[in-house]
Amino acid sequence: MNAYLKIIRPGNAVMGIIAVILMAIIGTNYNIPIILGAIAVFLAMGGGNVINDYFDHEIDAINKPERPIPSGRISLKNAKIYSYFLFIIAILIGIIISYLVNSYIPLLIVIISSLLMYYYAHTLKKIALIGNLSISFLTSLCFIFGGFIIGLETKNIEIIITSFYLGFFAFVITVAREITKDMEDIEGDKIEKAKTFPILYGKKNSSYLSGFLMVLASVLSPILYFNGIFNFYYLLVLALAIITFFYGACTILKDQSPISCKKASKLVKIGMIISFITFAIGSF
Ligand SMILES: CC(C)=CCC/C(C)=C/CC/C(C)=C/CC/C(C)=C/COC[C@H](O)COP(=O)(O)O
Ligand SMILES: CC(C)=CCC/C(C)=C/CC/C(C)=C/CC/C(C)=C/COP(=O)(O)OP(=O)(O)O
Ligand SMILES: [Mg+2]
Repeated sequence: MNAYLKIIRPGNAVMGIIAVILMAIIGTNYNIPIILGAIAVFLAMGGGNVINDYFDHEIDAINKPERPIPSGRISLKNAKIYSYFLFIIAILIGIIISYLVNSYIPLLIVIISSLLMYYYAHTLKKIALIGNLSISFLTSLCFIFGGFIIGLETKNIEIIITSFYLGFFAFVITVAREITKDMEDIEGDKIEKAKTFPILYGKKNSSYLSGFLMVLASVLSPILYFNGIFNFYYLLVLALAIITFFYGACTILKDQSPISCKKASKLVKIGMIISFITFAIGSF
C-alpha cells in the first residue's frame, strides 16, 4: 500500500465515513452536505493519524518500525506538511458545509476536531484517561457531526438527538478499547514515560474498567429499540454485537497479556462494525 495512504489508516477513516453516512440512512436524507461531511471526516481523521505518527515516530521506531515514518518511506517534514494539508482541506470543506446548511456548527466541529487531534498527538495522549477520553469524544463526533448536517438541512431535531445517542455508545466503547490498547502498549509507553491509565493503576484495574465499559455499553444499547429509534431487527443483529463485546470483556478480564489485549481490541472493533450494520438495519 502507498505510504501516504497507509499512514492515514484508511480502515479507520472509512469507519468514520460510515458513521456519518449512517446518519443520512437513519434520517433518510442524502444530500450534498452529508457527502461533503463524510469526506471531511475522512480527511480530518487522516490528518489526525498522520500527526499522531509524526509525534509518535520515536516510540514507533521501537514498537512499530514498519510504519511509514520510522521505516523512512515518509520524512518527518513531509508528514507534518501532509497532516496540515489534510486538516486544511477538511476545514475548507467544513466552510462549504456550513454555508450550505446555513449554520456555523459543522465548521466549528471540524475545527475543534482538528485542533483536538493535534493536541492529543502532541500532549494529551500521555495523560492518563484524558487521552482516551479525547479520542473517544472525537470518535463520538462522527455521528454527531453527521446528525447536525442532516438535522440542520432538514430542520429535524430528532436526528440530532439520535446522533447524540449513537455518539454516547461510540464514546463508551471507544474508551474501553483505548484503555485496552494502552494495556497492550504498556512496555513501549513506559519507555516514553507516558502516564497512561495501565501504567498508573496497573493492568488488572485497567481490565476491570475496560471490561465494565464494554458490558455497560452492551447492556444499555437495547434502549435504542425501547425508545423507538430503531426497529425490532436492530435487536436481532445487536445481539451479535453484544456477544462480541462480552467476548472482548471476558478476554481482557481473564488475561491481560499484550496478545490477549490485542485480541480484545480486535473483538471490540468487530463489534463496532457489527453495530454499524445493526444501526443501518434498525433504521429501515
Ligand atoms: C454498544 C454499541 C452499539 C456500540 C457501538 C459503537 C460504535 C458503532 C462505534 C464506532 C465508532 C467509530 C465511528 C469508529 C471510527 C474508527 C475508530 C476505531 C476510531 C478510534 O480509533 C482510534 C484508535 O486508537 C485507532 O487504533 P487502531 O484501530 O488500532 O489503529
Ligand atoms: C468529526 C470530525 C470532523 C472528525 C473526527 C475525527 C475522528 C473520528 C477521530 C477519531 C479518533 C482518531 C482516529 C484520531 C486519530 C489519532 C489516532 C490514531 C490516535 C490513536 O493513536 P495512538 O494512541 O498512538 O494509537 P496507535 O498505537 O494506534 O498509534
Ligand atoms: Mg501512535
